[in-house]
Amino acid sequence: MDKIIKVVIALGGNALEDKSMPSTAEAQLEVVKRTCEYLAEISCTGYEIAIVHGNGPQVGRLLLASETAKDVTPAMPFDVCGAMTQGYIGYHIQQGLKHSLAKRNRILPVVTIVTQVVVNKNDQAFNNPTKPIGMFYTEEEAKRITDEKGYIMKEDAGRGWRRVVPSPMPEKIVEVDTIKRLWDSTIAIACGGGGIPVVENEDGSVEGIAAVIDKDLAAEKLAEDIGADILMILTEVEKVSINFKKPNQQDLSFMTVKEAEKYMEEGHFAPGSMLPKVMAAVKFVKSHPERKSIITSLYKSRDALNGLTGTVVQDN
Ligand SMILES: Nc1ncnc2c1ncn2[C@@H]1O[C@H](COP(=O)(O)OP(=O)(O)O)[C@@H](O)[C@H]1O
Ligand SMILES: NC(=O)OP(=O)(O)O
Repeated sequence: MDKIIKVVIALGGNALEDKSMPSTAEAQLEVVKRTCEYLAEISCTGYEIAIVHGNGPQVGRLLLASETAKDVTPAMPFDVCGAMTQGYIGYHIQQGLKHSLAKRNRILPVVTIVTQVVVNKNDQAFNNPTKPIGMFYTEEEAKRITDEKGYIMKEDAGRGWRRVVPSPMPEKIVEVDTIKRLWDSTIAIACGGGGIPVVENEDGSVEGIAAVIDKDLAAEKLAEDIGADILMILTEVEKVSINFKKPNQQDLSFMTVKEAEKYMEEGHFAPGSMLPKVMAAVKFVKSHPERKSIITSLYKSRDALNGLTGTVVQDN
């Protein structure tokens, strides 16, 4: 490859967890090690990468664990649980990726940056929670949890019921200069879980707020800030579909910005799952014909970079 291509990779839930395995730290490490084989392959093909991972299941479980244990030890606030997920997921990726790179004789530092992301405290999202976190429940269980704990529960893209929390838009990455400085020499794992949501005070200080930022939208912000060429969103499906799960489902290899906007308006993408991915993909390429967004699965990531599969979004 002649020109170095900068890629920000957003890792979805299946890159960190396998539904057939227990939700333990050990199982996560095993899955992350598999994921890192794909990431190392991309890095070894000459792409410069940064990694943004999700944390929806993990932060939901940590919050629940912390709240359940509150009679024994004080519950951890929301933002602290977000920071904890960045720490332990980043730690696993560091271990896995260093090893996968070393197997390929590529010696490159891999570091996790505990990243704060500024949101607007007046963001409408605080009045309309949409971000699913934690485990899946039946409708009956969800109703009981709402009665007992006061959580807001919603159905998640035909997969079951989950707690939903506010998910404000990412406005500014506090540690962005550090990420830029590291870029040429290091693989940075940044904005994990969308970043720890913080609001800015008048004196310039920041403080945590109860929310979970969408990691695909945070990855988009990072990709813009560092001047990436490609935003690659890795999830469970190889391609984005219209009429998803209907008899006339159509998998898409390419969407222009206009087409994607039309499909969003028509409601083809589920809020809290595919919709923020398409939103992020569109935002990154809109008015930038030289940029590319790709939505595909982890397993097809290399093929998608080679133009063989995935859904590409471009403004042309
Ligand atoms: N129109 C669509 N096309 C493809 N997948 C869709 C669509 N609408 C909803 N989905 C669902 O969204 C999922 C991706 O969202 P999610 O699992 O929340 O993301 P993540 O991989 O980041 O954890 C897909 O696996 C699929 O089940
Ligand atoms: N924070 C976030 O978007 O996490 P998931 O991708 O796991 O939902």
